[in-house]
Amino acid sequence: MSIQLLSVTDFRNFVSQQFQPATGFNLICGANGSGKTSLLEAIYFLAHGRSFRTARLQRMIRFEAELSVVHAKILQAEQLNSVGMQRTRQGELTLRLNGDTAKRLADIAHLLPVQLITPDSFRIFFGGPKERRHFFDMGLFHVEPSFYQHWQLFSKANKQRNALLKQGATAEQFRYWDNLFCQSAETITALRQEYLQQLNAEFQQQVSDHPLLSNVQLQFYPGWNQQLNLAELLQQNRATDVKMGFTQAGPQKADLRIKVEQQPAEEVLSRGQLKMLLFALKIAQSNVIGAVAQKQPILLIDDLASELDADSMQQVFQLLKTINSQVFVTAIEPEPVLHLMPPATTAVFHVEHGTLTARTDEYGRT
Ligand SMILES: Nc1ncnc2c1ncn2[C@@H]1O[C@H](COP(=O)(O)OP(=O)(O)OP(=O)(O)O)[C@@H](O)[C@H]1O
Repeated sequence: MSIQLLSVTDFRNFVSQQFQPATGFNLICGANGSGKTSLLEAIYFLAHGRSFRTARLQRMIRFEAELSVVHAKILQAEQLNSVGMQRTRQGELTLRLNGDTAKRLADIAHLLPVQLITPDSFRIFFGGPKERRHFFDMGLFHVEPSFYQHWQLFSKANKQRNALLKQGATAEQFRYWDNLFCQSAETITALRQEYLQQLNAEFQQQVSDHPLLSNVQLQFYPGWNQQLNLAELLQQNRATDVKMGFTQAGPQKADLRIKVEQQPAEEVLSRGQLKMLLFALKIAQSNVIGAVAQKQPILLIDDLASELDADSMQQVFQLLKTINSQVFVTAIEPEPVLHLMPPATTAVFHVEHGTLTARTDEYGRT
């Protein structure tokens, strides 16, 4: 899948910009503060209705403007879809899909899978289980359409149960929500376990030749000890759950543990090695989504060169060349990224003060 045409209006320092990316690699170059990250943010906003930089979406709206609009034409399986996202200063979000107003963010997110790699993506290693669950479940969201409904059902049960914990409810009052909690927990966990196998198989293939990363193990912790019956565990834990004000066991506590020789990867690998691992994980997930859901996610890579030496850069491009994704890469200078990019379907753009221009490089690529 690919973005054929992108238009960005009043988004960060972009006033009004329209451009046609290449279906393969797009290198976005420019000085600090020129608008490179903002361009990736605009694509991410279009796919998710939110930003990866701020929880306050009004920050994305250009200072002098009242609303931001991002619009794209997306080619998927020979079908051209028109997708739009608008956000006003008052907080109103409007989604457009093929000329109509769309209601659910999930409809657009399904249509436009996006995989993001920024310097903040290291949170997958150094952040808590929530960061890893977010990464993991994003893949599952795309490969298993029923996951989203099961997750919504589970979240409702979890929320209701937590409310009961705070009210000091009776065992009878817990019964209904505990049942729903356990039923959806089992379904979610079965889906996650199945997805882990798919992700792991693809990941191991990606890293099999890499001297260090071939030792990396992906382990899934479902959120409770599966030797124990979850319904019984909820009952046993109720008194401590009440004290803590939330449910301690269940899929809301699941984790994807990333280990090297049984130790957490972030305690063993260097920053450069972790970045390679990050690429391998994201590319493996993209490939699983591409193979199972028949839609290859778009890759947004901010500041690709940071923390990578020449060798690692080359290895990253070996990985990137194996995938069939449209890729947007930002860098301050075209080199050292440019000479590693595959010549076919490559475009180079220069950003200056929120204005994008296509440029021809020394290889004659535009
Ligand atoms: N709401 C806004 N309205 C107008 N300009 C903004 C807004 N928010 C941020 N900016 C400005 O937009 C510019 C682009 O920022 P961006 O983070 O995209 O730059 P960048 O090219 O990625 O820089 P770097 O290489 O330093 O990461 C910055 O100069 C920033 O100050």
